[in-house]
Amino acid sequence: MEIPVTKPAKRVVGYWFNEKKCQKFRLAELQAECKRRGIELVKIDLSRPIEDQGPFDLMLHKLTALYAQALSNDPKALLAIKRVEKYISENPKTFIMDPIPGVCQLLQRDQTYHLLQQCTKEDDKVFTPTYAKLTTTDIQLNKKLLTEASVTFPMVCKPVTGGGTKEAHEMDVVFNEAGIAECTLPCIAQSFINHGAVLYKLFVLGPVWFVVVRPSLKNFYAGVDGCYGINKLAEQETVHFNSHHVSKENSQSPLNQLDPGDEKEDLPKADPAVFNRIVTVLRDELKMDLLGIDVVIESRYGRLLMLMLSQVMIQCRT
Ligand SMILES: Nc1ncnc2c1ncn2[C@@H]1O[C@H](COP(=O)(O)OP(=O)(O)OP(=O)(O)O)[C@@H](O)[C@H]1O
Ligand SMILES: O=P(O)(O)O[C@H]1[C@H](OP(=O)(O)O)[C@@H](OP(=O)(O)O)[C@@H](O)[C@@H](O)[C@@H]1OP(=O)(O)O
Repeated sequence: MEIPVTKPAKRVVGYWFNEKKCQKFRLAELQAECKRRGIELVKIDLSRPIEDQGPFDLMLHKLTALYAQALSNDPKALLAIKRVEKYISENPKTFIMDPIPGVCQLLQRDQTYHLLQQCTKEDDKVFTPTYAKLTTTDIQLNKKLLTEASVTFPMVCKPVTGGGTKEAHEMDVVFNEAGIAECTLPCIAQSFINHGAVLYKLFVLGPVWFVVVRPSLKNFYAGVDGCYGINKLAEQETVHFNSHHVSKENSQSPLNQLDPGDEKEDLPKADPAVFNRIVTVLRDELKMDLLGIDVVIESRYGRLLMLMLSQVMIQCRT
């Protein structure tokens, strides 16, 4: 008697990410590869009920932009998110990649930095820069908040919403309290850490992670105006930048070129064991599998500092 061969059940993955990502991932090819492996990839249409499009074994998403729009009460985004959350609550067997609470937590920089501080407080090698949330241009109040949080000049002022829009990546290096007036408020002011313009990006994909080295902001010194010599701290002008113009793979900007005096500096080496510790702790804390972690090594002291953490979707092809 012939024993029937039972084919593994087909798996259905519902996905949603923005058009830019769809193009970057070359979806037609990805779809064909998934099909070969018995996986059907279905793009979720957020303009109609999701239960009519499933059921899904796994829901893969990058909804950061929609959550960011929902924070500004965009009705379309609010409705789309309601549909996603309804589907998730009614389908507890669907594996959600990644869980929404972690994604929302990473959308708010103050929550992200709080988490990073908690996760690093027992570690003598890993830190996160001190930060404070600023909401007004009141110089005295800001002075107080910055002192209480031990934030030092120069500092980087970043929008509170940490992703999902172009504006989320518009930032300022600020050298004095008056400079805060030029920032979009509310913002998170974070002490600037000189790191020789080298950024380590840890990309996490479940249990696997890898690191890429990226350009980053040059060193800044409070009270020193680049290579033009010393001037008064109060006169130093705020530097505006978009993080995607300085820290992408091919970013070329005067802001990521070290000044002559900093070029010869020997940068401390990165320790993979410490990177591994960072990845393990953060994955465990956030219960997330798709993470991007921005790390720098402080020029003078060799301390490792985590600057940012976000949901990142990367493409790995074998
Ligand atoms: N505290 C800091 N000290 C020194 N440089 C910093 C600091 N914070 C940010 N930077 C510089 O600004 C860039 C952008 O910062 P950050 O990673 O917070 O931005 P982001 O836009 O949220 O990042 P992503 O592109 O990963 O979403 C960094 O790559 C680094 O060059
Ligand atoms: O621009 P890319 O496709 O590479 O991806 C970027 C991604 O944009 P996308 O999710 O809209 O695609 C960004 O998301 P938001 O924070 O704005 O939500 C952020 O995660 C960046 O760190 C990613 O850049 P990377 O660090 O990987 O270079």
